[in-house]
Amino acid sequence: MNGTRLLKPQHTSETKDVCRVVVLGYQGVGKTALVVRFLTKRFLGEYCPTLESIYRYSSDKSDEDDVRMDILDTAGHADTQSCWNEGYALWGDCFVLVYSITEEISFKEVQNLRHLLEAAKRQNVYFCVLVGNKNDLVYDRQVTTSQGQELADDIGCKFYEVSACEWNQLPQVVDIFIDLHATWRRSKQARDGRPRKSSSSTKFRQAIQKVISGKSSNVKKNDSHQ
Ligand SMILES: Nc1nc2c(ncn2[C@@H]2O[C@H](COP(=O)(O)OP(=O)(O)OP(=O)(O)O)[C@@H](O)[C@H]2O)c(=O)[nH]1
Repeated sequence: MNGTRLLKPQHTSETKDVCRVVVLGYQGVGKTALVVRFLTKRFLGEYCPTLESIYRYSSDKSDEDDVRMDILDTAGHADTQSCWNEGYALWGDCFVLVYSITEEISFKEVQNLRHLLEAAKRQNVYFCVLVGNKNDLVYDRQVTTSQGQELADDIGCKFYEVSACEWNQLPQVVDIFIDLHATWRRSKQARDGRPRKSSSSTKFRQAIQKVISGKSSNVKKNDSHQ
């Protein structure tokens, strides 16, 4: 794998409550911008092309409904075969498939990635969301909202159209990751036979508000090139 060595493909007891999220998509669609927006609330404008980085996100320890995620920001390439690695499918519990609404080729790319992911996961449980980024650039739009929604319906996943660079869309960017985590946790609790806490959705909304107001995140980057 380019750059990052995913040392723990299987969850261990120490990582079993950490949701592993892989962010995939064509080069330059804004994968890093979305991850950085979620983690730091900021949009930096220019990012070095990603090799690969894993970020650890954990909500405030005082939250009973704590949210812990390892987010792998993958390197985008111009062709699917060179950006895909089966290690992603083995490592990840959840997948964020990102395209840019201004690049049709990036939309085709998520369709290829979706098939590679399905083939690699086979019968294993996983969760994904489809994200059309850069919706601030509507005048350069090449992929319609309904095309995005149709693909998401076909995959059977949630669809978001967002802009990583628009501050007022931060709640939607946060939702991408928090909703994915909530779905993963519900499924995990069902598989583990644990009953869901009755108040968890309320607490979840409160956690999101804290994330948005910047009071609860605790982010650690594990650089892939150490
Ligand atoms: N207008 C606009 N530009 C964006 C948005 N998101 C990212 N960009 C820009 O798009 C370029 C690529 O963003 P990145 O976040 O590096 O994209 P990436 O998918 O991580 O790129 P690779 O790591 O090379 O695969 C940068 O110049 C960003 O500033 C957005 O929502 N709107």
